[in-house]
Amino acid sequence: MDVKGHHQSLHDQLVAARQERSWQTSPAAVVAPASDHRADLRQVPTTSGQHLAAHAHAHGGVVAQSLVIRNLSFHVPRPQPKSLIPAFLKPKKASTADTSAATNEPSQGSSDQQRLLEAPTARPADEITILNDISLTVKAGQVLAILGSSGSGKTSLLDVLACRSPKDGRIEGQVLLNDRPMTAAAMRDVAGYVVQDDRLLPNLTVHETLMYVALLRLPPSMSHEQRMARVTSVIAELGLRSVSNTRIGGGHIRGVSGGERRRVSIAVQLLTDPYLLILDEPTTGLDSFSAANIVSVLSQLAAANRTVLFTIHQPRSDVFDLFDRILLLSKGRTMYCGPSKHMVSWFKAQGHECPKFSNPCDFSLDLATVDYRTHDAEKESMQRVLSLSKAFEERSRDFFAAVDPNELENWKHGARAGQSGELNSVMAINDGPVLAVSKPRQRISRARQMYILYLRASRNILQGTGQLAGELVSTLFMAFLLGCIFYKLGDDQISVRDRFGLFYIACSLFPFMVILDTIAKFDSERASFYNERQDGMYDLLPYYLAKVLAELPFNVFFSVVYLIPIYFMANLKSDAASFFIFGSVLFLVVYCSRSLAMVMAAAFPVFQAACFAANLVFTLFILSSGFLINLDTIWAGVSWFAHVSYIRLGFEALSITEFSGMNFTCANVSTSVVDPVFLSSEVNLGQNGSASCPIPNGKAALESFALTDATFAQSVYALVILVVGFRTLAYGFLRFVHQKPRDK
Ligand SMILES: Nc1ncnc2c1ncn2[C@@H]1O[C@H](COP(=O)(O)OP(=O)(O)OP(=O)(O)O)[C@@H](O)[C@H]1O
Repeated sequence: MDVKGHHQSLHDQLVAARQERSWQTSPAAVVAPASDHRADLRQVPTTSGQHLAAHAHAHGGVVAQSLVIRNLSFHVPRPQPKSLIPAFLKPKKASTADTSAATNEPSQGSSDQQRLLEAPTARPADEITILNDISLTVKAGQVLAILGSSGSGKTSLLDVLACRSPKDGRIEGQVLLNDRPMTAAAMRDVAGYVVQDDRLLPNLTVHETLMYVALLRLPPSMSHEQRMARVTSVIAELGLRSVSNTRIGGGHIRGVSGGERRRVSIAVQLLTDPYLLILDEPTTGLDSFSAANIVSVLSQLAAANRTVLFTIHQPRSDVFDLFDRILLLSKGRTMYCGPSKHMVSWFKAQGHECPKFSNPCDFSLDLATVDYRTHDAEKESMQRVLSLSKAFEERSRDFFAAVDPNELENWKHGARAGQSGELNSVMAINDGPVLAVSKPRQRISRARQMYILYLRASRNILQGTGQLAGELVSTLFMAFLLGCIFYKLGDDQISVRDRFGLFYIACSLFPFMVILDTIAKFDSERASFYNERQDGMYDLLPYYLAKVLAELPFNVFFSVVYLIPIYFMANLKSDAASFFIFGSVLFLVVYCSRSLAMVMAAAFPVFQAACFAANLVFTLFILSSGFLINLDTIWAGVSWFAHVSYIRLGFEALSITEFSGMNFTCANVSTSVVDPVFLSSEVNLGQNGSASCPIPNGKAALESFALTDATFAQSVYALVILVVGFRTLAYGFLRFVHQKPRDK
């Protein structure tokens, strides 16, 4: 059978199965089907599997599972236009209660529109309403598709459901699971949220990605074999067997296809066997065949007694058949909410008949879209949207009573209940009692989290062969460049200056390069880090320590790669101790730079801002290194930077390591050796120095920079303290700065 044929037969089976399942729309309790895949999981207990069994037992083997949203509204602060005139200079306006409710109100509305837009209760003037009085019911085994044009509030609804809405937003209404108020913790335990963009580590294979998630998220009571069995079964469930050992890829890395990557994102959430699977635009960016395939997979997942909610843009008409229920949104308002099979007749009853051979989704989306192209079109389409939403509010009960008595029960249970007086209290979700909808998810210990995250981070780095090769080539290039420029330094007077120049540039060149590299790497991880933290997959401290530890061997390796060509080509001291000390100091300087970059990456979650801030600080460190400008003459405003300039500290420590115990011949005396820019203003020619031989030994060279052996220990201690300080600061920023990627 060809692929299309296979898809068609799968589709037919699913549609047939969906029709068989239509009994589940009844308000009666949903009984877990005998073929429920969770039966297999009884030997492989999962959080929800355990809960399901416990819940079923408590209810005489019957599992009632429903998600009900009642009169849900979501408001955010109205963005204030920035004004150049200070507030106290502006004339005071008379305070009037602004009762506008819609997010994108028409620029000029008729009085009728204004009346329709008015909220039932006056809202603060400085708020806009993103979701307006949404109610719905969806049960286990059902697929709810949330449709709507761009900006209609689909993602906002999912974010509110998943308790990921902006903190400054205000929520009204109720979300109930099994008739009990949901809380953020309960939602984390029972739901899986697949966000719009795939946030996976690109260098891991599909199997590895799922294996590490299984190790992190599945209960500690499960054995390793049980976890691996769960991974294998999820891979099979999502049809990922053939790409199990293929890298995820992304960016410049070739990996699995877009559709497969989406399925991996779904698989990640499926590992914990959630009751409720929430997906934001799982088909976006896919061709229509792959999109249909994903919806088929979701329909299959729902058939295994899960509740599946997802948003979707323009589904194909055959895909439409796979939806059990539809919520059609426009401007945050309900255009239609109910069984998909009644949507066309609902709109027909409102005077909008779907033309023959038209895709019902396209037709209904057209009805629900506000056309902003011209003023007249906007006015007309806004009027249509508002009257359809009002019609649904007022007439849907009678409509469902006539066409589907079962649906009327759903309607009573959730939809519009607040308005019919069947619901007495409207309660904010976040104020709801903390109620154990499921047993709290057992989490593995922090030490184990750290161990697993360390393994994962190491593997992700090791398998990024392209990035490693790139870093190796650029490091070697820089090292050989410096090695060639400072090739075979002698022991005459000129070589003193060359040595100082080498130590300064060695402390600046590679450390500058690693800043951008470190920020770029963390920026590419930020989305998956943010997402996994939102999922409660691990704590921050284990993640951070694991990242630092996993990167350390590579940081050491590249410092050695940088050191060796420079050291031997420049003909620095040949004893092993000097080589080791020189290498250690150079590593500390480079590591300080990486740590500074991590501070900036954590403090500024926008790549450009982090790079700018890091470059600015690095430039100040260079200027205050004591090499380019005399520290006694530098502007006092930035001179304090010299105390924390790791370039100065590294430059001093490297100079002391190399110059200690050295003697120089008196050949090649140059006035430039005592150039005041090069040496301190009070040039000290050393104990034995003279105009004809100003730097007879290393001690004299060091004295020209006011350096002594005691300075070495101080510099090294200061470098270590800076590393610890920067790393601690970076942790603090990761903890307290919202790491949400800008475009996600
Ligand atoms: N925090 C916020 N502050 C201000 N406006 C917001 C906020 N969140 C959402 N909105 C606005 O609410 C409306 C709905 O946004 P949402 O992202 O939910 O739409 P959507 O239906 O998912 O759109 P798309 O299909 O394009 O992703 C948009 O007009 C958006 O600009």
